[in-house]
Amino acid sequence: MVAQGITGRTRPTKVKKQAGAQKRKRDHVYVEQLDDAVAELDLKDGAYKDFTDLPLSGATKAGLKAAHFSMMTDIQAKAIPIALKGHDILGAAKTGSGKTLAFLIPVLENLHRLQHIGADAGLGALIISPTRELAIQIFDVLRKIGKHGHMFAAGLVIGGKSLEAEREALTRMNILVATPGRILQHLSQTAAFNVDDLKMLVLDEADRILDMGFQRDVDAILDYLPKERQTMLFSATQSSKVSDLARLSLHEPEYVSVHAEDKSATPKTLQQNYFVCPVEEKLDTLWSFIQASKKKKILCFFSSAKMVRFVYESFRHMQPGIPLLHIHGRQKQGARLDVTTKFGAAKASCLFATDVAARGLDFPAVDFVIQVDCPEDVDTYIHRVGRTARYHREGRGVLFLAPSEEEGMLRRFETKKVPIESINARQKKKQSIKSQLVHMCFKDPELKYLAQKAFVTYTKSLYVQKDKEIFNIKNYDLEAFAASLGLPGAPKIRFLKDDDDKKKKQQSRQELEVSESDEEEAEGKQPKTVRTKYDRMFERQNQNVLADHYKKLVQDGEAEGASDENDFTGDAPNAGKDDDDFLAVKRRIPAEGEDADAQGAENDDPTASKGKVIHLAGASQPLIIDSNRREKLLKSKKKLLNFMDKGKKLIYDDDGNAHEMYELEDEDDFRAKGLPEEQRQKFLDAERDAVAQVDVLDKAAAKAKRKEKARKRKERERGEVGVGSDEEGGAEVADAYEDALANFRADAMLSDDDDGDDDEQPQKHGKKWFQSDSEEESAPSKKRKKTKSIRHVEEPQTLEDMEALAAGLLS
Ligand SMILES: Nc1ncnc2c1ncn2[C@@H]1O[C@H](COP(=O)(O)OP(=O)(O)OP(=O)(O)O)[C@@H](O)[C@H]1O
Repeated sequence: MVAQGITGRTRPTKVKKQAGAQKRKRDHVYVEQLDDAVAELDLKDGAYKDFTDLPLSGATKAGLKAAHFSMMTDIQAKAIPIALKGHDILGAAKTGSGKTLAFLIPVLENLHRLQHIGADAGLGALIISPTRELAIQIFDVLRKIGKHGHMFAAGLVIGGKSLEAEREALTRMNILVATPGRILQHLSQTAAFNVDDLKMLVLDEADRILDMGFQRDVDAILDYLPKERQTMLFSATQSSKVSDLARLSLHEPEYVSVHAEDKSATPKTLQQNYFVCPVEEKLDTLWSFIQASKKKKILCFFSSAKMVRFVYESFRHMQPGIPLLHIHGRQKQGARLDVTTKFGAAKASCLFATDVAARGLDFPAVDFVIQVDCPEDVDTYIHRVGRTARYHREGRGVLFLAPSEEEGMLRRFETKKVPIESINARQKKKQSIKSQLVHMCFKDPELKYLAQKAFVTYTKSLYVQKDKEIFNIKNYDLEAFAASLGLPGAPKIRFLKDDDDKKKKQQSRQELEVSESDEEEAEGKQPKTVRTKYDRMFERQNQNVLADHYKKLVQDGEAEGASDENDFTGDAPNAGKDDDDFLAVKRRIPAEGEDADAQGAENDDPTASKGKVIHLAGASQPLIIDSNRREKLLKSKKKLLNFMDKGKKLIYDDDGNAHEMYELEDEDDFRAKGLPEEQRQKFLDAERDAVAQVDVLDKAAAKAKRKEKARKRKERERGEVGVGSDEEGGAEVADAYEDALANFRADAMLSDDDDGDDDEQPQKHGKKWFQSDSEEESAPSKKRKKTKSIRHVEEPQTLEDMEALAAGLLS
């Protein structure tokens, strides 16, 4: 947790005490005056324009002045006076319109007027943000405007550090900025963390926090908080449902929606375009776009972390001439923070991101937001595109739409007042990177694996989209998409296969029903579906089972009144006649306590039956079918394997006789050889000697090879060796290979005392094009040193590095 006293001045103790008492008196008078002024606030629209027009504490005014905030934005002018008066607020305003200050100023001021200060006061305000990055940003703004005279202790609780370390500081905090998961963890586990006196709760990006993903956390958090409090919700897209508001116990909330009457839901300074692009052409288009915008600051959104990583790794390898960065939720916190800082400070850079960067983040001067994968809905689109054109600045958004997504998305944009126009790409400038990607995937299995993952996650993201009118997986050419990632074919996708299987099953069931009912009308008509031998077999058996079962029910019912037991365990005499099948019904289940084998003779006795017993080829035990569920089991080959014997590994002696791999020695023979511990020791000594002998030989061989090689090198140097024939060359290669092997072996066995020369060490690891994120973060510096020679593996560390790298690549 980052904790901070917002101010801290030191004076000698005695003077300090007196000054403190005087100050408290002054503050008291001052706070009363502020209270009066707040009570007098005019809530009419446009009553106040400047921060100095509001009854704010000197500390807040000083903070705003130092940060160069003077004129209020619309949402600030409207929301701050209402919030100062203590009302609950539902605030909605366009992206980049200054919502952060709209809730931070009331937080500081209201707690100040309540004199909710110091460790004893406990937590006064809790600000919840959906992402860590946004929480950090809010905390930064709070610090910026709060450090000029306020005495609050403020902290940031976003995880990534030990709970223990946060615990103690947490209990002294007056204001906390937190992510839902982490604060809930403290609420439930940190006993001394007292929130009983909480005065204010703020949910930034409220629509996200209240949606399904955070629902459980937020509900649990609310359970800990006092009901009597001021609650404020802010978002760029107001979509909170009534039920959400009930959960939050809002008290007569004021709806502050400053841009509701505007023609557009997005900033006026934002130019928005879409580009119709089949999925298989997306990467070509993106690459071409980046090539034409090397001096710009670009933020590209994708639907999954795997897509982000694949595009980042592959584009990086192709050296685009602009520093590339990537961010997604699977990175460690440190890496994410590093990326946001670098991108924030960069003049020209391209950041590939998932929606983790879609909300609230305030990167200065982003030129382009490219939405490469279509957002799930218009709200997500608005949040993403809102990373540019912030606070009256200009910016451009480009959305890639697959042809099948165009119509539906445009309709939704119209409803939500998003002005967006179509554009075309300049075909002349378009470059194809397909063959490069194919080549790279071929050369590097890791990249290929990433491409496969990217393909699967993208496909899955389409498949799970809620808006099926826009996203129908059948409308995408997945084979072509896979090829565009450099893959030789579309990877098999389990969920699609499962879906097909389900459909097939449903279809077969329906057809079965149809064929059953049709039978009476048109006998002999065969169903048209493609069926396997096993499908046919099981259906036939099932029909028999059902038919016989039914027959027996009727017989039993007629004969003795069908008992429950017979209903579910009875079997028919002819049920096991189908001997051609590999699953053949041989006997009925034995009665309790009876030997199954002994029942064989009673095979045909219907009254002895309790179920159906089948013998599987390869299984030592008979399988008892006494329920429908078990019967279904038989349809799964995988599950059937559970009933099969595992098999034994056999070895053959010189006479061709099979033996089990491990056979137990005769016990008497074993005992005759001595005590077990002595035998074990003897065995270990013998093995150790054998290894030592081989070791000596290996070392000698390695040394001889090295000598031989050194001799050849010297000969070459002296020019005594002429141009070798192919054969000689081949021999040298073989030598080198042997040499490497010898060294490798010696390496493995000798470890520390290896005296081989380093420059002849074989390279154990193949050339790596990239490292995974975890590797990047956890690799010790020693490792880094080793890979230093592979220039393109290294991440630029600072903006200067990135610019230098970009310049290098450009030249
Ligand atoms: N009164 C102001 N004067 C000048 N700049 C301001 C003012 N208020 C906010 N800003 C600046 O505007 C930018 C956007 O502000 P902020 O991040 O609060 O927007 P937001 O409405 O929360 O956006 P989003 O919906 O994307 O989260 C910031 O860079 C901030 O410093």
